[in-house]
Amino acid sequence: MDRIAVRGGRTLQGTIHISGAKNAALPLMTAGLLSEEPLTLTNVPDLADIGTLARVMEELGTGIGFEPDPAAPGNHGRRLTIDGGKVRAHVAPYDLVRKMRASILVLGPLLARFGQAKVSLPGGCAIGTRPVDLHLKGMQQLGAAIDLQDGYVIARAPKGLAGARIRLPFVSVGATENLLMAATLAKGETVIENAAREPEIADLADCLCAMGARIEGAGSSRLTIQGVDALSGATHAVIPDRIEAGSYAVAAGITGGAITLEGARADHLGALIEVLDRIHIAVEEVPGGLHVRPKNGRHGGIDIETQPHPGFPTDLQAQIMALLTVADGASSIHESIFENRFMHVPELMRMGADITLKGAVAVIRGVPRLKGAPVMATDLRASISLVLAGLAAEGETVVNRVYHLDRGYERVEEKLGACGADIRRLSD
Ligand SMILES: CC(=O)N[C@H]1[C@@H](OP(=O)(O)OP(=O)(O)OC[C@H]2O[C@@H](n3ccc(=O)[nH]c3=O)[C@H](O)[C@@H]2O)O[C@H](CO)[C@@H](O)[C@@H]1O
Ligand SMILES: C=C(OP(=O)(O)O)C(=O)O
Repeated sequence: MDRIAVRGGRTLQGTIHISGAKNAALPLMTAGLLSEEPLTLTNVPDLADIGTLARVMEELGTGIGFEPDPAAPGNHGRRLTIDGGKVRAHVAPYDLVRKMRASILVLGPLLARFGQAKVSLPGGCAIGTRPVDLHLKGMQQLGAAIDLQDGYVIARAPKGLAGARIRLPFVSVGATENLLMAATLAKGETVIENAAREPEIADLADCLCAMGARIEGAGSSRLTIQGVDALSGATHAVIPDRIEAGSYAVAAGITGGAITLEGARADHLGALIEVLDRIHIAVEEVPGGLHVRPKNGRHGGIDIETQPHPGFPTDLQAQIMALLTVADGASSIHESIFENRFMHVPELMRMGADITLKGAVAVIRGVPRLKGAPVMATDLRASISLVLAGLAAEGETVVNRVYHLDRGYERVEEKLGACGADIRRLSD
């Protein structure tokens, strides 16, 4: 099992190219199931999760072709062609789905195009139980019959789906994506109220519209979809990964360095930029990206609550916590999206952080310096937070179980190393 060793204390300087967004690319891949014509995605990141979903799609009979992206700068980004014309099977098996919850996103497209799907229930993970009840209830509202059998969702709509008015009881990114995709081929009009507003949803809607879908309100909390008979092929570029960009903004902040994030978009990172500004880290728009640099003054304590977009993203909670462990004063973080997303707390405390956890709230009292230690990655964002803490710590930090990190960060040691970090991968 690979580990990452970081020796802290260096001030990072340089440029990091931001990859395509994992959380945009995954639903976009499943959108390829909606059409019998090929969908080509560009700026696809090279990540373990993309490979896992590609295997799920291949299991369904989808043609999957990766190639280098000629339009991408440097050695970044890949082109992925998804040929949904060959899809014959409708079963997403447990062995693959359990590796990645986003596999549930094949449900809507399969059901909408073929009238049937059998998808393993994804189960919980380290950050929470993560049920998919909203996805299933929404599919039922679109006319599907849903049965749960032996850990599988068995969904049927032999006469096709029918448009409906669906009000999500609370915001869910995945349920919005699954229902949006299903509604594109449902008969008549579907309205999704209280829809998630994450940039990845607008990206999915853009791609679906390029495939011939009729969607209004993308990016707002009310999506209106007029069903069409069939979708065509298209070519679509995946948006930059705002969570990767945010993670490297924290890398600059925690080391007192200055990093240009090539390709990053300020309009996707408003809540983080505001928080960084309040702790005296400037994020400025520059041609082609963002520049992060320290401002005069000292970091101060701050209170953060994770919220659906445009609020502060839960996927940046662990990273900002790492930064706050070495800020002046006391800060608090309320994790309101996932019930158990504090697995990084005991590991940060092993590095000398002063954190008190009470239910969904962590109180972080800044310490002058963290100390390197062997630590355990428990989920994707916890992993990067430990790498970030390691960049600021005295001595060496070894992050174990890096396979979590490889789900969502492309060539992390190369990107940080190019900015002067002392970081290396240890392969046993
Ligand atoms: C691949 C992907 O894009 N993953 C992101 C997506 O996950 P994902 O789409 O799984 O997250 P959701 O927005 O659906 O989850 C939000 C909350 O709703 C709950 N819930 C969700 C669906 C449901 O049917 N029932 C239910 O109770 C979840 O357990 C969680 O507590 O959005 C999360 C919230 O921004 C991010 O952290 C993940 O990185
Ligand atoms: C939680 C995440 O991903 P997933 O929903 O795929 O587990 C994440 O990207 O931080």
